[in-house]
Amino acid sequence: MLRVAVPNKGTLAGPASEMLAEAGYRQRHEQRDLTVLDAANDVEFFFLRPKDIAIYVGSGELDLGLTGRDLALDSGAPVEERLALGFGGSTFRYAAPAGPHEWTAADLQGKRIATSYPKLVTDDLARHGVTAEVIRLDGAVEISIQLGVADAIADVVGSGRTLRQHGLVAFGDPICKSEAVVIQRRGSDADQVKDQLIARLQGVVFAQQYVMLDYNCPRELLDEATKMTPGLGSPTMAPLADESWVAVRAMVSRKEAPAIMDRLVAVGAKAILSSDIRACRL
Ligand SMILES: Nc1ncnc2c1ncn2[C@@H]1O[C@H](COP(=O)(O)OP(=O)(O)OP(=O)(O)O)[C@@H](O)[C@H]1O
Ligand SMILES: O=P(O)(O)OC[C@H]1O[C@H](OP(=O)(O)OP(=O)(O)O)[C@H](O)[C@@H]1O
Ligand SMILES: [Mg+2]
Repeated sequence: MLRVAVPNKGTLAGPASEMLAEAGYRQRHEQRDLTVLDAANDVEFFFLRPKDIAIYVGSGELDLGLTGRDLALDSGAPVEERLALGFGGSTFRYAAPAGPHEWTAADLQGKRIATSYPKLVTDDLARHGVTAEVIRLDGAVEISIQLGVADAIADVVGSGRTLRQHGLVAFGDPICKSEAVVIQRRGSDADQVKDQLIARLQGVVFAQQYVMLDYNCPRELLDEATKMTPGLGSPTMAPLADESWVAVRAMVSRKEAPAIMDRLVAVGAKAILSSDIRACRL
C-alpha cells in the first residue's frame, strides 16, 4: 500500500485534494478525517500539517507528499521533487518598511529578521555572508516590525497585498520561487504504484495547462493554420463533407489559446471551439 501525505489545512489543502480527486483517488469527505484508504488504487492518504509533510516523507515513513517547495526546503528533510503541480505559486522574499532608503540584502547585517521559515532565511543569509538574528514566528509575520520585535521580515508573497497593507516593500532577489510539488525521500526506490500516481497527477496538471482547439479550415490554408496549432505531437485532421475544408484538432496552451483563436479567425478558419481537458496521458 502506497502512503501519501496531503496538506490538511492552509492554502494548499483544497487544491491538493481536488487534484487527487480529479486524478481518480478517493479523498476525505470530513475536514477532520486524518486518513483515507483508497483500497481500489492501493493508496492510503494521510492529512497532515503542510509544514510536517517533508519530515514524514524524508524519514521514509510516507512514500510521497504533496507540499510547497518552500516548506520542503525549509524542513531540511532529505526529499526530492517528483512533480510540480502548477498551483500554490508564491515567492519568498525579504521585506522592510517603505521609506526613502531602499534596502539590500547587505543592510540585513546585525538586524532582527522575523520569519516562519527560519532555515530558508538562515541559509540565504549565509549565502550573502550576512550575520543577522532570525526570529521565528508562526504567522502574521508582517505585524512583527510595528510591534517592535524585528527590523525586517522574510515571508511568503502571493498577491503582495499583505505587504502593502502593512507599509512594507519587498527587496532583494526572491529567496525561493515556490509552488505545490510532489516529493519523495531522496534516492528512494522506483515503485509501480508510486509512478502510477505521479503519471495520473501529471495528466491532470497537463490537462489544466492546455485546452483542446477544434476548428474548420479551408484546405489551401491548412499549412498556415497548423503552424499556429502544431499540437504536442502533430494535429489531428479529418476531411469534411465539403472537400475543400478540413477539420483540425490540437492541444494548445491555455494561456495562449485566446490569441491563437484570434489569429485562426484572421487566416480564415471557422467554427473554432476551445474545450477543457479533464485529464490526459501524453
Ligand atoms: N498567498 C499565500 N499565502 C500563504 N501561502 C501561500 C500563498 N500562496 C501560496 N502559498 C503556499 O502555501 C504554503 C503555505 O501553506 P501553509 O498551510 O503552511 O500556510 P497558510 O496557507 O498560510 O496557512 P496557515 O498559515 O493559515 O496555516 C507554502 O508553500 C506557500 O508558498
Ligand atoms: O501576498 P498576499 O497575497 O497578501 O499573501 C501573502 C500572505 O498570506 C499568508 O498569510 P496567511 O493569511 O496565511 O496568514 P499567516 O501569516 O498567519 O500565515 C502569508 O504568510 C502572507 O502573509
Ligand atoms: Mg499562513
